Amino acid sequence: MWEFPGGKVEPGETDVEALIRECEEELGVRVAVGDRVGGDVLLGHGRAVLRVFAARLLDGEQPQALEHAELRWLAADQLDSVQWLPADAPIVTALGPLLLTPPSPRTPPT
Ligand SMILES: Nc1nc2c([nH]c(=O)n2[C@H]2C[C@H](O)[C@@H](COP(=O)(O)OP(=O)(O)OP(=O)(O)O)O2)c(=O)[nH]1
Repeated sequence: MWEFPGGKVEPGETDVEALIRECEEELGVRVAVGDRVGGDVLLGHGRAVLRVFAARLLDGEQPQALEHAELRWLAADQLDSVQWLPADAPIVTALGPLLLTPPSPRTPPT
């Protein structure tokens, strides 16, 4: 089964801080976190919530499968080529159109 990189938010962490930490631990990369992808997905009979965010690799970073058996990049037309964890289905649906949309220019800080 396939899943998005990530993991559980630890006490005192925000969602975004947890995602940055998990990307370092699992993939050995630093990321800038962007917008949410899809909505909240209830997991495990409502005891947890899955939240997915878009993220951008910081310059020159290359993901490595440090904690997983395999790592794969998927283009929009390849999203159905792997078997996702069941909870990921609505996220995968929301991700397809996003991957086909060119990234908007980054707004410089004011
Ligand atoms: N990371 C991730 N977890 C997912 C996805 N879909 C899904 O149902 N899950 C579930 C599986 C797990 O029950 C839970 C996340 O657990 P995890 O094992 O990734 O978290 P973690 O790294 O903090 O692990 P641990 O310290 O508890 O071992 O969410 C997904 O796309 N990515």
